[in-house]
Amino acid sequence: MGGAVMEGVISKGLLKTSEIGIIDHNPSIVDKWVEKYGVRPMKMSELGQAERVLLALQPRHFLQLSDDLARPSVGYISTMAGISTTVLARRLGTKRVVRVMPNLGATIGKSQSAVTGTKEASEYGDLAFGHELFSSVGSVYDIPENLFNAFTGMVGSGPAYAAVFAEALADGGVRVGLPRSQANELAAKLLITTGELLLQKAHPAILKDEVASPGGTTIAGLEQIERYTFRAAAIEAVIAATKRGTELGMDE
Ligand SMILES: NC(=O)C1=CN([C@@H]2O[C@H](COP(=O)(O)OP(=O)(O)OC[C@H]3O[C@@H](n4cnc5c(N)ncnc54)[C@H](O)[C@@H]3O)[C@@H](O)[C@H]2O)C=CC1
Ligand SMILES: O=C(O)[C@@H]1CCC=N1
Repeated sequence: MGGAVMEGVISKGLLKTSEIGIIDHNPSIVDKWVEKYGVRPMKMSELGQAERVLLALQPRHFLQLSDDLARPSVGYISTMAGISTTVLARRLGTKRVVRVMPNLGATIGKSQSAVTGTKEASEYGDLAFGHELFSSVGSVYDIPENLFNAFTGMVGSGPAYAAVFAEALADGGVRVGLPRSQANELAAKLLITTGELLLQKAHPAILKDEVASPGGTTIAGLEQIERYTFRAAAIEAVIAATKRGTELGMDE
């Protein structure tokens, strides 16, 4: 996620490559970005030189490492699932904290990202900068913090649910005789087309009704979708992921 945001920022000209430093404990990741963009590899001891730090490590690693990351003069922007601004501020020793929840769309400039921050983050320009950072990789939504885990459970994790649906559709296609390579491509393309159509409709049910001819093929398929409780599975997936976000953010 950190690499995706860096690429967005560079491609949109928000920062010069000379203004960006990176830290990753995996040297091959550092080498990759240094080679590709000429950004500066940094040490943890140099963190205090930064004006702002994007934290894109796993929540459990953050909870182990936060003492090493804390610098009172720095503004922090976190993409970590579950970690609230309260926990960020306490662990990092500053109230200049912004919480963001992007999704994998960031890697192609099409993320839907939730953003929130503290009063201090707003005063110091960190919140505005967070907006700019994530606008460089897609759309930004101001979401109150009490809905962040919900946003994460639906939108942050959502591409994985859609991918499972695409895979299942393709499996269905193969089951009725389509070649695998075509079935996979068709599943992806029909999700894109359906997404574009859905943005023009007031409600998804309108699109569903337009496709389903009386006594036709679609209603026969939809009957099975209802029989196998597809909707309940999708709802329960979002609930479970939201709950998991809360668990990831538990700090003592
Ligand atoms: N993958 C996704 O679709 C999304 C991820 N996120 C959040 O973004 C964060 C990053 O996610 P990913 O990029 O998928 O994870 P990732 O595991 O690919 O990247 C984390 C990076 O942190 C580095 N790292 C781990 N321990 C470190 C340490 N001690 N010092 C320095 N670097 C260290 C790893 O080498 C790795 O490059 C997570 O907190 C996740 O909750 C948020 C939204 C979507
Ligand atoms: O699975 C995760 O925990 C992260 C957060 C949202 C998407 N990936």
